[in-house]
Amino acid sequence: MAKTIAVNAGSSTLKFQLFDMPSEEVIAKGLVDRIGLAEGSFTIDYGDGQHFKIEQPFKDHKVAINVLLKELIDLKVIGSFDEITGVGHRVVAGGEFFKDSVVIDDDVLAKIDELAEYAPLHNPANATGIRAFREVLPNATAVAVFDTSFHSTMPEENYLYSIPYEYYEKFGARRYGAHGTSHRYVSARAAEILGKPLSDLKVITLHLGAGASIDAIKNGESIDTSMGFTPLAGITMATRSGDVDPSLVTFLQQKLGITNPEAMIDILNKKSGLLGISGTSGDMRDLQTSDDHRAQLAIKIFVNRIVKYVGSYIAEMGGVDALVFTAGIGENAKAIRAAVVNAFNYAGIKIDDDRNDVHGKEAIISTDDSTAKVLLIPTDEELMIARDVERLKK
Ligand SMILES: Nc1ncnc2c1ncn2[C@@H]1O[C@H](COP(=O)(O)OP(=O)(O)O)[C@@H](O)[C@H]1O
Ligand SMILES: CC(=O)OP(=O)(O)O
Ligand SMILES: [Mg+2]
Repeated sequence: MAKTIAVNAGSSTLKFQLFDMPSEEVIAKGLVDRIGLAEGSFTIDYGDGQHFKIEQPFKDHKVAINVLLKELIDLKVIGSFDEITGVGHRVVAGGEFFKDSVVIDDDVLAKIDELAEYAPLHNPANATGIRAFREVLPNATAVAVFDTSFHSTMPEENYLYSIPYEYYEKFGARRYGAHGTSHRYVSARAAEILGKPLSDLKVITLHLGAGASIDAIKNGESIDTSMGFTPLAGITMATRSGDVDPSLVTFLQQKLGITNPEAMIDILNKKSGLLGISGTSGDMRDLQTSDDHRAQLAIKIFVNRIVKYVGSYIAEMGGVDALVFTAGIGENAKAIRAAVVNAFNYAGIKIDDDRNDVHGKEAIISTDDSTAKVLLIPTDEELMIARDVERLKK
């Protein structure tokens, strides 16, 4: 049996799925959660409904990967590492170099390291994963699947910033977006569910996780997206600020006596967003169950930023046929979905409260007379990654 493992290193998580390919049967799937925090956990589902969980801190992605590799053998999910012939890695930033997935060699890995400035929370973790798997699976085909690839279709008027043009030419200073593998998967599934070719639809996909982004997809192509040069831009996220006036950054640096610009970016990446506003948590579950004013304010700001992006994409595409919610918040927080959709009641887009009472499974949640369909589609970045490994394997 040829097995392929898809590894998805997020900013604070490591998700993986082990597939039998090409049947796409899931042999095992799991998650290392809260990497870098005081309390972490590792869960894996495998075999005939077997479930394993340990709770311990995971200092970094390297520790997480070592535990994952050890448990695959200890739990007898696999007999030996030789059974795994393909490894697919999510890599967030591919810059202008990688417009498609690619088999990883030393040059590719060096480029992924070099692109760390384009995704400081992610590319280093992605490279750690690649190196750790290379050690134990030296003969497997390793493939990098880039978050940015799907957005390489954006027209230049959307990916360029209004700054001196030569900064784009010299330094690659432009919008790249992220979460492309997720936007690609859920938009394709939406078209299948609606029984129409994606090329005939105007779709807005809302990937609302700890990292969150919104994508406008027209004629089957990503034409605009909320993340920017790095995944710091766009809407409010768990700990990321999303869009701010760049002058505020230098102003605050002076006020706070910060001389190292990276320390300021760190505040915008790790201490801002829902966490920064609420002062208590970046996790939507904590905010929803709190009656503290600032927790509720954080939710209002989150919804407000989403509505602004969705509205601008409707205008940009000249309408919308489908809104698709996905990722941790999009799949599980019905009140957030309702608040976003209700902002578009004026345009005849309407949510059905009974249909919206659903968690983590595919559903059409709009009313029959809604002018656009609203869907919940759980994302499956790992499946897309495994498919790309299969496509690129010799
Ligand atoms: N039942 C739930 N209700 C509201 N929010 C949830 C729920 N479950 C998960 N979330 C949110 O989803 C986030 C994680 O989303 P996920 O897509 O897994 O994140 P990542 O960006 O790390 O890949 C958590 O930070 C939490 O805010
Ligand atoms: C790009 C990004 O923000 O990824 P994640 O949501 O996995 O942190
Ligand atoms: Mg994610």
